[in-house]
Amino acid sequence: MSAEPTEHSQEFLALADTYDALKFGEFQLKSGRVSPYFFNMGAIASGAGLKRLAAGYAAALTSSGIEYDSLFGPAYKGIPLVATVACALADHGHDVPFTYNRKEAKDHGEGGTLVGAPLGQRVVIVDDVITAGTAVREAIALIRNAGSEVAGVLIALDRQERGTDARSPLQALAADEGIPTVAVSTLDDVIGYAERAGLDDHRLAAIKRYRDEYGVA
Ligand SMILES: O=P(O)(O)OC[C@H]1O[C@H](OP(=O)(O)OP(=O)(O)O)[C@H](O)[C@@H]1O
Ligand SMILES: O=C(O)c1cc(=O)[nH]c(=O)[nH]1
Repeated sequence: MSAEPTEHSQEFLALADTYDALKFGEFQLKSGRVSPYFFNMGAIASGAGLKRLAAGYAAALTSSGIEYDSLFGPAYKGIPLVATVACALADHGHDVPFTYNRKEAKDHGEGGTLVGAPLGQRVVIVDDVITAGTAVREAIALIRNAGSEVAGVLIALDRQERGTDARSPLQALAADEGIPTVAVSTLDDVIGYAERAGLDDHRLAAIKRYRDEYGVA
């Protein structure tokens, strides 16, 4: 049995359950890995659901103590996320500017790839899930190319998988670059939750095999 998840993690997993956002089966990931489980943030698609999700992010970010000036949400799922996390922070009296990007540059109107407020000096990246770290590395490059610094990375689900070496992308960012990272929930929490919820043994075994193959120690 895995350790009991934190309160934020339990709330996140209960929310994912309510919206059927955590799926078990066979899923091709951005990294090319084929995973026996998948978190689809896009399924949390009602005002009340997103509000609960964003409140969890905002609470986790606030309790982390990270100092920052603005938020950045990578396209696509980071877009509604960063907007609603900014709303949740405003509910607590903290009015934070936010920016997001287009995956393809717009060549008319205001043009470009960045939308929203100008990036602040210290930017927190807000995304749904991290696997091999490609999306977060791209966001870091974008922020640095614009002359800003990355103050932190805030993720709902850390899948605790290897990135470019034996460490997870979040472990590598913290160790190599001193970038603080916050994950509301982790694969360990998902496994504990699935065990408590009575997920089929063969599905649980598939997740554990996947963790043995791609997970960090
Ligand atoms: O850590 P990684 O290996 O990069 O994988 C995680 C990323 O993959 C997904 O983005 P994707 O661009 O596939 O989807 P989206 O356009 O739906 O946000 C997800 O939203 C993360 O951003
Ligand atoms: O690695 C990915 O592409 C990925 C994993 C996951 O659980 N959810 C998601 O949206 N993307």
